[in-house]
Amino acid sequence: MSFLELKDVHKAYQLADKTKFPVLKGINLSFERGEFVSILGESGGGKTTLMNIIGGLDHQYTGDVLVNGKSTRTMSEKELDNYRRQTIGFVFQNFNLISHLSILDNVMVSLEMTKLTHKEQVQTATDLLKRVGLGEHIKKYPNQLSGGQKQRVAIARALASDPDIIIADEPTGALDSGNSHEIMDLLNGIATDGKLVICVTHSQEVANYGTRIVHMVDGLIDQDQHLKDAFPVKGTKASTATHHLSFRANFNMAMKHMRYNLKRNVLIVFGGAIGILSVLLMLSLGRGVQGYMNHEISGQINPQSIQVTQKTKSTDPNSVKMTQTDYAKMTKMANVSSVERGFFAQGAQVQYAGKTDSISLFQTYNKTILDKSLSIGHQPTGLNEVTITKDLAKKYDKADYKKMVGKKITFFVNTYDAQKKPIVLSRQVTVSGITTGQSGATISYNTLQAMFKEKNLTLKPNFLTVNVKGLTNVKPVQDKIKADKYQITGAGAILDSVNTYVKLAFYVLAGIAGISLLVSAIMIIVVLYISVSERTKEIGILRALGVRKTDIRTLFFAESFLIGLFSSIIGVIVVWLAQLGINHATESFIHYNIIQLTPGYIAFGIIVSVVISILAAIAPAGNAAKLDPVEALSHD
Ligand SMILES: Nc1ncnc2c1ncn2[C@@H]1O[C@H](COP(=O)(O)OP(=O)(O)OP(=O)(O)O)[C@@H](O)[C@H]1O
Repeated sequence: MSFLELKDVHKAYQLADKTKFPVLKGINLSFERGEFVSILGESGGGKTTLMNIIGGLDHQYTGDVLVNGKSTRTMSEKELDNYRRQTIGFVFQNFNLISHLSILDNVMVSLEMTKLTHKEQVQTATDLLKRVGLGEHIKKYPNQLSGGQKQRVAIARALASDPDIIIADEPTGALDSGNSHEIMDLLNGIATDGKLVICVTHSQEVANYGTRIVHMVDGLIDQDQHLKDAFPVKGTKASTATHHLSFRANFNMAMKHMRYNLKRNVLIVFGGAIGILSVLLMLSLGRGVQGYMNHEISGQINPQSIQVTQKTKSTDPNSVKMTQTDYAKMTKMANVSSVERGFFAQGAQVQYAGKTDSISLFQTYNKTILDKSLSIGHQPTGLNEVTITKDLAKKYDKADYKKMVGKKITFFVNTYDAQKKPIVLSRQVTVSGITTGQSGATISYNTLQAMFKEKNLTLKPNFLTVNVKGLTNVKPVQDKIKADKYQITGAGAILDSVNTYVKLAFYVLAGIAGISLLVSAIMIIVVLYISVSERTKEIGILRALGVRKTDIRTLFFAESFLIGLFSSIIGVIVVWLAQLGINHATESFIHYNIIQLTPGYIAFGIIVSVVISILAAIAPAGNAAKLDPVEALSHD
């Protein structure tokens, strides 16, 4: 049993018109380790096709290739990957080095799939590069080397996983004669070590280096000439154990590729960042504006007091009544500390020093009204007390409106008597305080009650103020009240609708920002597709080195993940800087931080960006993995 046997290998390429183009027409050959076999033949004779079959890159053929008695025909894709990694080392005419990796890293790609430790891998790669005379160049990139040097790197890479077979497809085809001799000497040295070296050439001079020349013509072997004995095999070599390219190695390679194309990738990352930063900015601004509105509104009212009234379509406050039953219901509600009766109406008049003025709206004092709303004085809690607005006070005392505090004014309320006839109630009241608001007057409930009583009328409250124990209970109590078919009025109700409108507005804006996120995702898809087509050859090289389809997919996913991650980091930094600048400005005129970037938003931004990038990579990465290694290698 020979080490490598080819049994009746036939290969025909299928052309576009479905006709078959036969290339190999029945190859039968046997090779042993220690042989340096030159495959000589005219151009187009099928030499490369045969090497691709031996190397496990092409399995669309008939016949069989046996290595150590084991058929490669029946090998699964995984076994073929392993075969290329472990048994085969390729050296190509045009070197096929990966341009964005240093020459050390080019050799390391193969070594990263061995079970050596990272330190041992670096040491082995360095030793191999020294062996081919490139010890001083390990940090260089392929474009910084001469042709002969590049081919020596390719030889070092082919030797990295210590394979049994080295396939060199016209290794000197792109070299001058001086370099050709050096390369052939190196290959000869490899055969001397007991490996099987198969070297394709159409130069008789190059072929003469071998221990044997196999001549091919028109898809058949027409001559098999033994020049000298095969080199002795040094012991029975146990192949270096290999594994697939690790996730870490894939990641490192993606990082190196990004670094190599730094300018382009920085632009891509910035493009991606625009999408994520607009979403983050909208969310943070939304939160800030909502917070500001709530802050402003809550500044005017007591958040722990809720104004409740009956649900009605009527605009006339007199048509609404809150009964004793309503009062009892509210009082019994959980977490309610007290319930106050209240009355509000449109239209009242005040008279001072002979001057009468209309008030558009008045209400009885309750705990929803904060002391903050007072410019001077105190709330109308006592009998015969009223607060009026600053504007009204200024009408009565132009020089110093504050002097109106303590002054007696006449307060008129329009209502109906028992026979539904309009009636005016009036009373002398004292101005207890002046409010900063634009309209309205506030009078104590018992004063209004007394005014009604004077005319033998009963004051029926048209709203109740429910005071809640603790801020956290406000929302549940509000919900319970709403569920009981009452409605919440006053500033508390405004707060709810403001929040709804603000949320709505920001959902719309976040939606628009989402579109820019979509544009970023499309950009990433396009960039990755371009990257796949640009890197077709690299994919072919990696596949020839035994890198699995899955690893190729992972490589593109890793790159996309990095784009997503870096984009989101830049997005977060930009929003954070914008937050600093904008908040500094808004702090000085509205005393509020209008941009509120929270850790939750940051996490959301990073996750969304990474997930979108990974989703964007699905199709391009799949395409890359699907590439046929032989076609990818012949890609220009
Ligand atoms: N993918 C393909 N589809 C169709 N025909 C192909 C394909 N690849 C190669 N061929 C044809 O198969 C024949 C053998 O090609 P191959 O590359 O194996 O020849 P070769 O002996 O290595 O030639 P050279 O010395 O010029 O490299 C050629 O006629 C070529 O046109």
